[in-house]
Amino acid sequence: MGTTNVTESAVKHTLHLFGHELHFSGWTICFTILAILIAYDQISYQIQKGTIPGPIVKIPFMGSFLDSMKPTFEKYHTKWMSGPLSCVSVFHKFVVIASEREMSRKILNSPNYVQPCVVDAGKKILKPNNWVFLDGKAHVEYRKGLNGLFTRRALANYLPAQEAVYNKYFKEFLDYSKDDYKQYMIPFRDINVAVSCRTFCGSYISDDAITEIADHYWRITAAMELVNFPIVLPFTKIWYGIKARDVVMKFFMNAAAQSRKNMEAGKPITCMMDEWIHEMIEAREYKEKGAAEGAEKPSILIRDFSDEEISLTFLSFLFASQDATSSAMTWLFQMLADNPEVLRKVREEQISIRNGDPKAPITIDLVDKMEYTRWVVKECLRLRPPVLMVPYRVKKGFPIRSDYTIPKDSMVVPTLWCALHDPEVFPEPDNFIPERWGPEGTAEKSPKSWLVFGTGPHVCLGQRYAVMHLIACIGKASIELDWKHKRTEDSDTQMIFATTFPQDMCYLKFSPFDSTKLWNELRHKKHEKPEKHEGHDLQREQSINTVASSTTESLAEGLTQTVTEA
Ligand code: HEM
Repeated sequence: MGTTNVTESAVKHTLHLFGHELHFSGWTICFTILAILIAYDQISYQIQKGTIPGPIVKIPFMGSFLDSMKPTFEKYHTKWMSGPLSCVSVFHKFVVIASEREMSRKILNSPNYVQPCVVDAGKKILKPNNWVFLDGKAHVEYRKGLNGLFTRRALANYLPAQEAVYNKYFKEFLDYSKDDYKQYMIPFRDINVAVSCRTFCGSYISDDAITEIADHYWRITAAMELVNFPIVLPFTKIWYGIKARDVVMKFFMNAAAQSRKNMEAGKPITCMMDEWIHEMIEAREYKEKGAAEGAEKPSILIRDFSDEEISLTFLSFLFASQDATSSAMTWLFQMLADNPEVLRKVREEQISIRNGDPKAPITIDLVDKMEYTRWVVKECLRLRPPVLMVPYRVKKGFPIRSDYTIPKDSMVVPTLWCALHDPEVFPEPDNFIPERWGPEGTAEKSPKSWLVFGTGPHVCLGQRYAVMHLIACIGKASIELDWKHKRTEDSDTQMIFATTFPQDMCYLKFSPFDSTKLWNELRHKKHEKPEKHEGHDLQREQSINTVASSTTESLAEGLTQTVTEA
């Protein structure tokens, strides 16, 4: 039906159609194909978009790619406020963003329709056989085997190693800013690498190895971009990320081998690796000896895991914890410096539960007593949730609302921030009010809004440990260190770097703190107070907006006992 004529100047194509001869140049054909592709791209976007808010038209092919290159909190916020469900399209990827609490919860609790979406670089760096990429039953089964690492008994075993890290890094904090204010975002990242490595590997890893991991780790975060070049070329971000992974894996494999030896020899449990390998040995012995010989049934009958599997799992833990915990710690130190009356209350609690001894070792029972400090940590996580959104992939058409089905293969992104700033649950949601977590507050009455760690089958595995670590660390810091914050116009701007950090990277200046004076003041205050008014006046004064002395009251009661005993 078509013929091609070669002329001196251009290639001409002739189409015979219903007796007519139509002539086209190569350009006309190219433009027509392009126009068809643009129309297809646009129409498919409009069909996927349906009735939900999003750009009225898609920029041909690349969509909102440029916006996604430089994400800012303000841009995200505008998007969330545009509706409970909204959308964008980046290249061929259609993305639905859920902002409302119930929408987010529905997505996170619908494993039949969605699975966590890992950026391309994630699989390359964490390795495709990492457990975090398992889905459905296989994921649930594997995860069950890991639960034992985060029980109260297990967490108690990790505290001494954690405290040793706090001691070392607090000294470094003092030294680092002895002359002037310094940005502490990076030192906070370093202390968290060290705490993770010591918690995971105990003394099976050297200080030098930890420094090497900390030096390399940021390359892993930097490589986790939404879009990367598909082939791993030397000196690209993914290439560096993979190199960093190899460094971490080398140390973890070595630690797993040492831990296995110690546990086989019946030595005490000192870290997560020990805990896991000990459980495996117990399970194996139970299987071999059987219940017949009266062997004690292990809590979980898990299979044997190789040193590589164990190391890959800890790599996934390091990956999941590093940015989120560092973000939380940075905001926590900043917020306490900005709210000295809250810091004072934390100090009062900390010195009182230690009976005036700032060097009393941190135990799990002591952490349980840190009630006010727990409120502070929870409030900080609520106000500045490290993870704003969690991307998921839609496995099949997902009828999320009666009037809208998210198309298969789209990305759906439940937002955690909005639920945590719901004014009905958290009055004055943009203010830092630790008391809202206490008996007088409303926060604990709505557990469904607590989405800091997600929900559903992929809810954060390390949440108990993360909260315990933050409480223990800030509690200890409060009675050993004093710190001031230099506020800049960027201090409250949330910079997006995997999680969020203050845009100015948090200028602090540390100095030693002597808790003796505070302890004496508390004792003195207690003696001065007439017994019969105890509690009532303070309770009356207490309001949700003021960080008044509710804790001082209960602490003072604790003190009565101590003083009487003395
Ligand atoms: C403040 C610190 C942390 C925050 C805010 C945080 C937050 C989160 C969130 C939002 C998720 C996704 C949940 C979902 O999809 O519903 C997650 C998953 C996960 N987190 Fe955390 N996390 C923190 C610390 C940690 C730590 C310290 C560890 C380990 C030691 C850890 C291990 C994990 C793992 C393994 C997953 C994936 C679980 C799965 O897919 O089954 N996280 N975390």
